[in-house]
Amino acid sequence: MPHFDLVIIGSGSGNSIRDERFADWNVAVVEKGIEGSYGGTCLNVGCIPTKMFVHTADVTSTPSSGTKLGVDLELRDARWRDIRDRIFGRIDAISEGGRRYRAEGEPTVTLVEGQGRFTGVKEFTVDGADGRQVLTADRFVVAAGGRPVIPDIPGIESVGAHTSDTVMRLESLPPRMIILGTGFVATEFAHVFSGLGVDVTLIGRSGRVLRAQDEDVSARFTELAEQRWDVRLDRKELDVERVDGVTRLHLDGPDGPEVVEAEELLVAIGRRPNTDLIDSAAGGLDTAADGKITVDATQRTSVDGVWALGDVSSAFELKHVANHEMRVVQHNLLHPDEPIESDHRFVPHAVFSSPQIASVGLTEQQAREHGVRYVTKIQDYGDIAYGWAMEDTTGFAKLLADPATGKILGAHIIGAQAPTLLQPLVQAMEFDIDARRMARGQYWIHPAMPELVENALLGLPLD
Ligand SMILES: Cc1cc2nc3c(=O)[nH]c(=O)nc-3n(C[C@H](O)[C@H](O)[C@H](O)COP(=O)(O)OP(=O)(O)OC[C@H]3O[C@@H](n4cnc5c(N)ncnc54)[C@H](O)[C@@H]3O)c2cc1C
Ligand SMILES: NC(=O)c1ccc[n+]([C@@H]2O[C@H](COP(=O)([O-])OP(=O)(O)OC[C@H]3O[C@@H](n4cnc5c(N)ncnc54)[C@H](O)[C@@H]3O)[C@@H](O)[C@H]2O)c1
Repeated sequence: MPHFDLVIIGSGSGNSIRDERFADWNVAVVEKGIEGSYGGTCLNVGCIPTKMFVHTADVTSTPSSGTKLGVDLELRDARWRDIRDRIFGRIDAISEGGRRYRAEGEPTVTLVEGQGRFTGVKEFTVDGADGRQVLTADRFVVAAGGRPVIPDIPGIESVGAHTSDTVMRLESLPPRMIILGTGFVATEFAHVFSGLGVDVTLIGRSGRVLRAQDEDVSARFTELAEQRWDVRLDRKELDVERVDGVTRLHLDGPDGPEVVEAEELLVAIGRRPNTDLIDSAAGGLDTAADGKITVDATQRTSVDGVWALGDVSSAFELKHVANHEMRVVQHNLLHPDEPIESDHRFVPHAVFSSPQIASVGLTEQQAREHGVRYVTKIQDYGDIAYGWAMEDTTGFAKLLADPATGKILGAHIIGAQAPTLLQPLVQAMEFDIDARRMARGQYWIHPAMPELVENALLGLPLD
């Protein structure tokens, strides 16, 4: 193998680093494949397919939301194989096209397929179909992502448990599914599979679903989740077994030991960085207590000339953050004497379950813990005109602001179109527009859903 100008490990956000500005750089991209696919988590097993399934599940809820409006509809069938094959028919083609372009598209780019690991500082050894290849380079970008955590429950390796990597490709829908975890992945898949007719049991260790969200949002989501799914909280897993095609999970809970049963088990208890797979220690890369590669604000690691980005190093496991950090690394590779820093001040996220949740900035519990002075306003969808149209009784927007300046400190929305409604609040925070100016310095289309945000802003009890 020649010595490269740049080696990129990982084809998720790392795949976008090399653009026309790097035309005369000799670049290698290393990718092992996720379930055999090129292009990383978001494209193949993350954001994109999940949201295609979520939208489909949203459509299945039309009959139930129609009833209260006086419209009687009937859901006749959800054709799983057609749903699955439509989604992956699109995604697999994009993934394969991306792989082919990387392999053949540019003469100065080499695609190295196989799993690699550092075998020295700026030396990466890949074992793949072409045998063992040792890559050296002036610069490395580590964009190796993460993977689902498998819990240490006795019997787990013998029950055929699924993770988000595999569950979207099931051959058929099971009648019942146990979902272990109550975070992003668990609640999005609970919505998807229950929307398609599967009986879902959700298992959590704490007393709340989505407990990292603002406390009012998490409390409302938990209340609604309990109406829709069999939610078992404050549980501890004891062991798990597979008997006659049924997975039996033994739990200990507030009422003592119990067993839950289902044809499929989905494990969704968080992700771990792939630092062990790449042997970051052999590459001289420092890692933090959570196993992630340590980077400074310019995405530099502890080794000069080695950058890291995305899930392998970031506190945020979100695609828009991985992409932002990728653009910072791009700039810093091209302009090492004028480095820029990643901006992690106002990172929003959304949970695409039902109802949807979107959030940016401080939660109320964080504001309290940090001793920040704040006021809040909770604005119900039910008290705006579009909420009347939808007959919404559960959604709300919650804002936290500095009482003296009106500066928006946090925004949390639970309900229809929450991510879309949140975006202007992200913009206000990023560009330092205070609550008063945001509310009264512009027109708000009447009677559209963003009036939820307008009324929340106007209702803040500022000094
Ligand atoms: C089910 C699910 C849904 C999600 N939904 C959303 C969402 O709606 N919105 C959002 O913002 N985020 C979402 N995320 C998170 C998002 O997918 C990730 O934050 C993002 O994809 C991380 O990108 P990355 O480039 O850091 O890593 P990845 O995309 O994971 O890329 C890392 C690549 O490195 C490769 N690799 C790793 N180790 C090696 C090795 N040793 N040798 C060779 N190659 C290697 C991997 O195969 C992989 O292709 C979701 C995640 C999941 C799991
Ligand atoms: N819409 C989105 O942006 C989106 C969607 C999916 C995933 N993601 C990203 O992927 C990351 C991983 O998602 P996730 O849902 O796997 O993790 P998560 O951190 O959101 O939730 C995992 C949950 O599982 C719980 N848990 C841990 N061990 C457990 C055990 N043994 N039994 C029961 N519960 C246990 C944790 O306490 C936590 O509440 C997220 O943090 C998010 O950044 C984002």
